[in-house]
Amino acid sequence: MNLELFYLFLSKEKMKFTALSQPLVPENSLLETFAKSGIFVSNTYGSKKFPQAVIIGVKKGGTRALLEFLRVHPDVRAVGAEPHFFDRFYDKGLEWYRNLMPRTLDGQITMEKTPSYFVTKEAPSRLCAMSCETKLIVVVRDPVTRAVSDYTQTLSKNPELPSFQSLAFKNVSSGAVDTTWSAVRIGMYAQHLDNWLRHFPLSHLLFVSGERLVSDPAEEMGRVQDFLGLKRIISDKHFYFNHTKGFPCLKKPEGSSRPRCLGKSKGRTHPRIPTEVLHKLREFYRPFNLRFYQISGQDFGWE
Ligand SMILES: Nc1ncnc2c1ncn2[C@@H]1O[C@H](COP(=O)(O)OS(=O)(=O)O)[C@@H](OP(=O)(O)O)[C@H]1O
Repeated sequence: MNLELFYLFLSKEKMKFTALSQPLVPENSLLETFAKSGIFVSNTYGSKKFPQAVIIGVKKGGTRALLEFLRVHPDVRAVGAEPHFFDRFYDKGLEWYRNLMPRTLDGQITMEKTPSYFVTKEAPSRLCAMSCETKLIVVVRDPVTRAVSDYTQTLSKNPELPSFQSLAFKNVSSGAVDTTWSAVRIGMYAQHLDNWLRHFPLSHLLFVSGERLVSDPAEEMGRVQDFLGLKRIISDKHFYFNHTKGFPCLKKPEGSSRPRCLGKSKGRTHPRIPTEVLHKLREFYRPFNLRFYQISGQDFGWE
Protein backbone atom coordinates (compact mmCIF):
# COMPACT_ATOMS: atom_id res chain seq x y z
CA MET A 1 0.00 0.00 0.00
CA ASN A 2 1.51 3.39 -0.83
CA LEU A 3 1.73 5.90 2.01
CA GLU A 4 -1.02 8.21 0.77
CA LEU A 5 -3.49 5.36 0.33
CA PHE A 6 -2.53 3.98 3.67
CA TYR A 7 -3.26 7.30 5.44
CA LEU A 8 -6.60 7.55 3.68
CA PHE A 9 -7.43 4.06 4.87
CA LEU A 10 -6.19 4.87 8.36
CA SER A 11 -8.23 8.03 8.51
CA LYS A 12 -11.42 6.27 7.33
CA GLU A 13 -10.94 3.36 9.69
CA LYS A 14 -10.23 5.71 12.53
CA MET A 15 -13.38 7.68 11.81
CA LYS A 16 -15.45 4.51 12.06
CA PHE A 17 -13.55 3.43 15.09
CA THR A 18 -13.92 6.67 17.04
CA ALA A 19 -17.57 6.92 16.12
CA LEU A 20 -18.39 3.58 17.60
CA SER A 21 -16.24 3.11 20.60
CA GLN A 22 -13.84 5.96 21.19
CA PRO A 23 -13.98 6.15 25.00
CA LEU A 24 -14.05 2.39 25.53
CA VAL A 25 -11.22 1.17 23.32
CA PRO A 26 -7.75 2.65 23.61
CA GLU A 27 -6.77 4.37 20.40
CA ASN A 28 -3.65 2.22 20.16
CA SER A 29 -5.83 -0.80 19.33
CA LEU A 30 -6.17 0.32 15.74
CA LEU A 31 -2.44 0.63 15.47
CA GLU A 32 -2.07 -2.81 17.07
CA THR A 33 -4.35 -4.23 14.39
CA PHE A 34 -2.02 -2.87 11.74
CA ALA A 35 1.00 -4.16 13.62
CA LYS A 36 -0.54 -7.65 13.79
CA SER A 37 -1.24 -7.59 10.09
CA GLY A 38 2.42 -6.89 9.45
CA ILE A 39 2.09 -3.21 8.59
CA PHE A 40 4.50 -1.06 10.56
CA VAL A 41 2.87 2.07 11.94
CA SER A 42 4.40 4.53 14.36
CA ASN A 43 1.95 6.25 16.73
CA THR A 44 2.40 9.62 15.07
CA TYR A 45 -0.58 10.09 12.78
CA GLY A 46 -2.07 13.57 12.82
CA SER A 47 -0.75 16.18 15.20
CA LYS A 48 -1.51 17.72 18.57
CA LYS A 49 -3.30 21.05 18.12
CA PHE A 50 -4.67 23.67 20.47
CA PRO A 51 -8.38 23.14 21.01
CA GLN A 52 -10.59 24.96 18.53
CA ALA A 53 -13.51 24.59 20.95
CA VAL A 54 -13.61 24.52 24.74
CA ILE A 55 -16.45 23.69 27.13
CA ILE A 56 -15.79 26.43 29.70
CA GLY A 57 -18.62 25.76 32.15
CA VAL A 58 -20.56 25.61 34.23
CA LYS A 59 -19.63 23.32 37.06
CA LYS A 60 -22.47 20.77 37.57
CA GLY A 61 -24.19 22.01 34.42
CA GLY A 62 -23.89 18.72 32.52
CA THR A 63 -20.45 19.33 31.00
CA ARG A 64 -19.33 15.69 31.22
CA ALA A 65 -22.47 14.48 29.48
CA LEU A 66 -21.96 17.02 26.70
CA LEU A 67 -18.32 16.04 26.17
CA GLU A 68 -19.04 12.30 26.19
CA PHE A 69 -21.90 12.76 23.73
CA LEU A 70 -19.68 14.87 21.47
CA ARG A 71 -16.97 12.23 21.47
CA VAL A 72 -19.33 9.99 19.54
CA HIS A 73 -18.71 12.26 16.57
CA PRO A 74 -15.90 11.00 14.32
CA ASP A 75 -14.63 14.55 13.79
CA VAL A 76 -14.26 15.35 17.47
CA ARG A 77 -11.27 14.34 19.58
CA ALA A 78 -11.16 15.42 23.19
CA VAL A 79 -9.04 15.15 26.31
CA GLY A 80 -10.81 12.93 28.83
CA ALA A 81 -9.59 14.61 32.03
CA GLU A 82 -10.02 18.31 32.79
CA PRO A 83 -6.72 20.08 31.95
CA HIS A 84 -7.38 23.16 34.18
CA PHE A 85 -4.79 25.04 32.14
CA PHE A 86 -6.37 28.51 32.05
CA ASP A 87 -7.07 28.51 35.78
CA ARG A 88 -4.56 26.34 37.71
CA PHE A 89 -1.68 25.42 35.42
CA TYR A 90 -1.20 28.48 33.25
CA ASP A 91 2.41 28.89 34.35
CA LYS A 92 3.23 25.53 32.72
CA GLY A 93 3.01 27.24 29.35
CA LEU A 94 1.13 26.71 26.11
CA GLU A 95 3.31 23.86 24.86
CA TRP A 96 2.51 21.88 28.00
CA TYR A 97 -1.16 22.45 27.25
CA ARG A 98 -0.88 21.47 23.58
CA ASN A 99 0.90 18.28 24.57
CA LEU A 100 -2.11 17.19 26.60
CA MET A 101 -4.25 17.20 23.49
CA PRO A 102 -5.01 14.06 21.48
CA ARG A 103 -3.64 13.83 17.95
CA THR A 104 -6.07 14.92 15.28
CA LEU A 105 -6.24 14.47 11.55
CA ASP A 106 -7.18 17.33 9.21
CA GLY A 107 -10.84 18.18 9.61
CA GLN A 108 -11.09 16.87 13.16
CA ILE A 109 -11.78 19.26 16.03
CA THR A 110 -9.74 19.20 19.23
CA MET A 111 -11.72 19.85 22.41
CA GLU A 112 -11.40 19.95 26.16
CA LYS A 113 -13.68 20.78 29.06
CA THR A 114 -12.84 22.53 32.31
CA PRO A 115 -15.98 23.95 33.94
CA SER A 116 -14.11 26.27 36.32
CA TYR A 117 -12.90 28.44 33.42
CA PHE A 118 -16.29 30.18 33.29
CA VAL A 119 -15.81 31.73 36.74
CA THR A 120 -12.06 32.35 36.54
CA LYS A 121 -11.33 36.05 36.13
CA GLU A 122 -8.13 35.56 34.11
CA ALA A 123 -9.44 32.74 31.89
CA PRO A 124 -10.95 34.89 29.07
CA SER A 125 -7.79 36.96 28.44
CA ARG A 126 -5.60 33.84 28.68
CA LEU A 127 -7.77 31.85 26.32
CA CYS A 128 -7.87 34.76 23.89
CA ALA A 129 -4.05 34.97 24.07
CA MET A 130 -4.04 31.37 22.76
CA SER A 131 -6.66 32.18 20.10
CA CYS A 132 -9.55 34.64 20.11
CA GLU A 133 -11.12 32.41 17.43
CA THR A 134 -11.76 29.62 19.93
CA LYS A 135 -15.41 28.53 20.13
CA LEU A 136 -16.73 28.51 23.67
CA ILE A 137 -19.53 26.33 24.98
CA VAL A 138 -21.30 26.93 28.28
CA VAL A 139 -23.75 24.38 29.66
CA VAL A 140 -26.07 26.27 31.98
CA ARG A 141 -28.58 24.84 34.41
CA ASP A 142 -31.10 26.42 36.81
CA PRO A 143 -28.70 28.08 39.28
CA VAL A 144 -30.70 26.87 42.29
CA THR A 145 -30.54 23.21 41.23
CA ARG A 146 -26.93 23.75 40.21
CA ALA A 147 -26.10 25.07 43.71
CA VAL A 148 -27.76 22.04 45.31
CA SER A 149 -25.87 19.74 42.95
CA ASP A 150 -22.60 21.48 43.84
CA TYR A 151 -23.41 21.13 47.56
CA THR A 152 -24.30 17.45 47.07
CA GLN A 153 -20.89 16.82 45.52
CA THR A 154 -19.06 18.46 48.45
CA LEU A 155 -21.29 16.61 50.93
CA SER A 156 -20.42 13.29 49.29
CA LYS A 157 -16.77 13.98 50.13
CA ASN A 158 -17.44 15.46 53.57
CA PRO A 159 -20.52 14.10 55.36
CA GLU A 160 -19.88 16.54 58.27
CA LEU A 161 -20.58 19.55 56.03
CA PRO A 162 -22.96 22.14 57.58
CA SER A 163 -26.48 22.34 56.13
CA PHE A 164 -27.09 23.88 52.71
CA GLN A 165 -29.03 26.81 54.20
CA SER A 166 -26.36 27.67 56.75
CA LEU A 167 -23.85 28.00 53.92
CA ALA A 168 -26.13 29.73 51.42
CA PHE A 169 -27.27 32.53 53.75
CA LYS A 170 -25.36 34.95 55.93
CA ASN A 171 -28.53 35.05 57.95
CA VAL A 172 -31.35 32.65 57.08
CA SER A 173 -34.13 34.73 58.63
CA SER A 174 -33.15 37.97 56.85
CA GLY A 175 -32.63 36.02 53.62
CA ALA A 176 -29.24 37.68 53.00
CA VAL A 177 -27.52 35.36 50.54
CA ASP A 178 -23.83 34.64 51.02
CA THR A 179 -22.35 35.36 47.59
CA THR A 180 -18.88 34.44 48.80
CA TRP A 181 -19.92 30.77 48.86
CA SER A 182 -18.82 29.38 45.51
CA ALA A 183 -21.93 27.19 45.15
CA VAL A 184 -23.96 30.43 45.12
CA ARG A 185 -21.51 32.63 43.23
CA ILE A 186 -21.08 30.29 40.23
CA GLY A 187 -24.82 30.61 39.45
CA MET A 188 -24.62 34.40 38.94
CA TYR A 189 -24.13 33.67 35.25
CA ALA A 190 -24.62 37.22 33.94
CA GLN A 191 -21.69 38.52 35.96
CA HIS A 192 -19.30 35.86 34.74
CA LEU A 193 -20.52 36.27 31.18
CA ASP A 194 -19.74 40.03 31.28
CA ASN A 195 -16.14 39.09 31.92
CA TRP A 196 -16.01 36.79 28.85
CA LEU A 197 -17.64 39.36 26.62
CA ARG A 198 -14.79 41.76 27.28
CA HIS A 199 -12.60 39.40 25.23
CA PHE A 200 -14.89 37.33 22.98
CA PRO A 201 -17.85 38.35 20.80
CA LEU A 202 -21.17 36.77 21.78
CA SER A 203 -21.19 34.87 18.47
CA HIS A 204 -18.24 32.80 19.73
CA LEU A 205 -20.29 31.47 22.62
CA LEU A 206 -22.94 28.77 22.61
CA PHE A 207 -25.21 28.31 25.61
CA VAL A 208 -26.44 24.76 26.03
CA SER A 209 -29.41 24.11 28.29
CA GLY A 210 -28.44 21.57 30.93
CA GLU A 211 -32.13 20.74 31.34
CA ARG A 212 -32.68 20.05 27.62
CA LEU A 213 -29.48 18.01 27.49
CA VAL A 214 -31.37 15.61 29.78
CA SER A 215 -34.90 15.92 28.34
CA ASP A 216 -33.92 15.99 24.64
CA PRO A 217 -30.21 15.28 24.16
CA ALA A 218 -30.46 14.78 20.39
CA GLU A 219 -32.01 18.21 19.83
CA GLU A 220 -29.41 19.95 21.99
CA MET A 221 -26.59 18.01 20.31
CA GLY A 222 -27.94 19.18 16.96
CA ARG A 223 -27.39 22.81 18.03
CA VAL A 224 -23.91 22.00 19.29
CA GLN A 225 -22.89 20.24 16.06
CA ASP A 226 -24.16 23.21 14.01
CA PHE A 227 -22.23 25.66 16.18
CA LEU A 228 -19.04 23.62 15.74
CA GLY A 229 -19.58 23.40 11.99
CA LEU A 230 -19.88 19.62 12.19
CA LYS A 231 -22.08 17.37 10.11
CA ARG A 232 -25.13 16.37 12.19
CA ILE A 233 -24.15 12.80 12.97
CA ILE A 234 -25.17 12.50 16.62
CA SER A 235 -28.92 12.05 16.64
CA ASP A 236 -31.87 10.34 18.33
CA LYS A 237 -30.55 6.95 17.36
CA HIS A 238 -27.55 7.35 19.68
CA PHE A 239 -29.57 7.77 22.89
CA TYR A 240 -31.99 5.90 25.08
CA PHE A 241 -33.45 6.92 28.42
CA ASN A 242 -32.19 4.72 31.24
CA HIS A 243 -34.98 4.65 33.84
CA THR A 244 -32.77 3.22 36.57
CA LYS A 245 -30.22 5.98 36.13
CA GLY A 246 -32.90 8.59 35.43
CA PHE A 247 -30.84 10.06 32.59
CA PRO A 248 -30.21 9.54 28.91
CA CYS A 249 -27.34 7.19 28.11
CA LEU A 250 -25.51 6.33 24.92
CA LYS A 251 -26.70 3.19 23.16
CA LYS A 252 -24.38 0.23 23.02
CA PRO A 253 -21.50 1.14 20.72
CA GLU A 254 -20.78 -1.61 18.16
CA GLY A 255 -18.19 -4.03 19.49
CA SER A 256 -19.00 -3.24 23.10
CA SER A 257 -21.04 -5.44 25.42
CA ARG A 258 -22.82 -2.66 27.33
CA PRO A 259 -24.59 0.63 26.71
CA ARG A 260 -22.87 3.62 28.25
CA CYS A 261 -24.26 5.77 31.05
CA LEU A 262 -22.17 8.29 32.97
CA GLY A 263 -20.66 7.12 36.26
CA LYS A 264 -22.10 7.23 39.78
CA SER A 265 -20.82 10.77 40.45
CA LYS A 266 -23.18 12.05 37.74
CA GLY A 267 -26.83 12.03 38.67
CA ARG A 268 -26.51 11.88 42.44
CA THR A 269 -29.60 11.99 44.64
CA HIS A 270 -29.84 15.50 46.10
CA PRO A 271 -30.63 16.04 49.79
CA ARG A 272 -34.03 17.58 50.55
CA ILE A 273 -33.71 21.35 51.00
CA PRO A 274 -36.59 23.22 52.74
CA THR A 275 -38.94 24.82 50.19
CA GLU A 276 -38.62 28.32 51.71
CA VAL A 277 -34.84 28.13 51.37
CA LEU A 278 -35.14 27.25 47.68
CA HIS A 279 -37.74 29.99 47.27
CA LYS A 280 -35.44 32.65 48.77
CA LEU A 281 -32.60 31.53 46.57
CA ARG A 282 -34.83 31.67 43.50
CA GLU A 283 -35.72 35.26 44.32
CA PHE A 284 -32.06 36.09 44.71
CA TYR A 285 -31.19 34.67 41.29
CA ARG A 286 -34.16 36.17 39.39
CA PRO A 287 -32.49 39.49 38.35
CA PHE A 288 -29.27 37.68 37.41
CA ASN A 289 -31.24 35.16 35.33
CA LEU A 290 -33.19 37.89 33.53
CA ARG A 291 -30.02 39.73 32.65
CA PHE A 292 -28.44 36.48 31.50
CA TYR A 293 -31.46 35.84 29.20
CA GLN A 294 -31.11 39.36 27.81
CA ILE A 295 -27.41 39.11 27.07
CA SER A 296 -27.51 35.57 25.70
CA GLY A 297 -30.74 36.15 23.78
CA GLN A 298 -32.15 32.89 25.17
CA ASP A 299 -34.82 32.33 27.79
CA PHE A 300 -33.93 29.20 29.76
CA GLY A 301 -37.25 29.21 31.60
CA TRP A 302 -35.91 29.00 35.14
CA GLU A 303 -38.58 30.25 37.55
N1 LIG B 1 -26.86 11.92 30.65
C1 LIG B 1 -26.53 12.31 31.87
N2 LIG B 1 -26.16 11.41 32.80
C2 LIG B 1 -25.83 11.82 34.06
N3 LIG B 1 -25.84 13.11 34.47
C3 LIG B 1 -26.22 14.03 33.57
C4 LIG B 1 -26.58 13.68 32.25
N4 LIG B 1 -26.93 14.82 31.60
C5 LIG B 1 -26.80 15.81 32.46
N5 LIG B 1 -26.38 15.35 33.65
C6 LIG B 1 -26.14 16.20 34.82
O1 LIG B 1 -24.76 16.49 34.87
C7 LIG B 1 -24.53 16.93 36.21
C8 LIG B 1 -23.04 16.97 36.46
O2 LIG B 1 -22.55 18.04 35.72
P1 LIG B 1 -21.06 18.15 35.23
O3 LIG B 1 -20.69 16.95 34.44
O4 LIG B 1 -20.91 19.46 34.56
O5 LIG B 1 -20.29 18.12 36.62
S1 LIG B 1 -18.78 18.57 36.91
O6 LIG B 1 -18.77 20.02 37.00
O7 LIG B 1 -17.94 18.06 35.82
O8 LIG B 1 -18.47 17.94 38.21
C9 LIG B 1 -25.30 15.95 37.05
O9 LIG B 1 -25.64 16.59 38.25
P2 LIG B 1 -26.23 15.80 39.52
O10 LIG B 1 -27.55 15.24 39.07
O11 LIG B 1 -26.38 16.79 40.59
O12 LIG B 1 -25.24 14.72 39.86
C10 LIG B 1 -26.49 15.60 36.17
O13 LIG B 1 -27.69 16.20 36.60
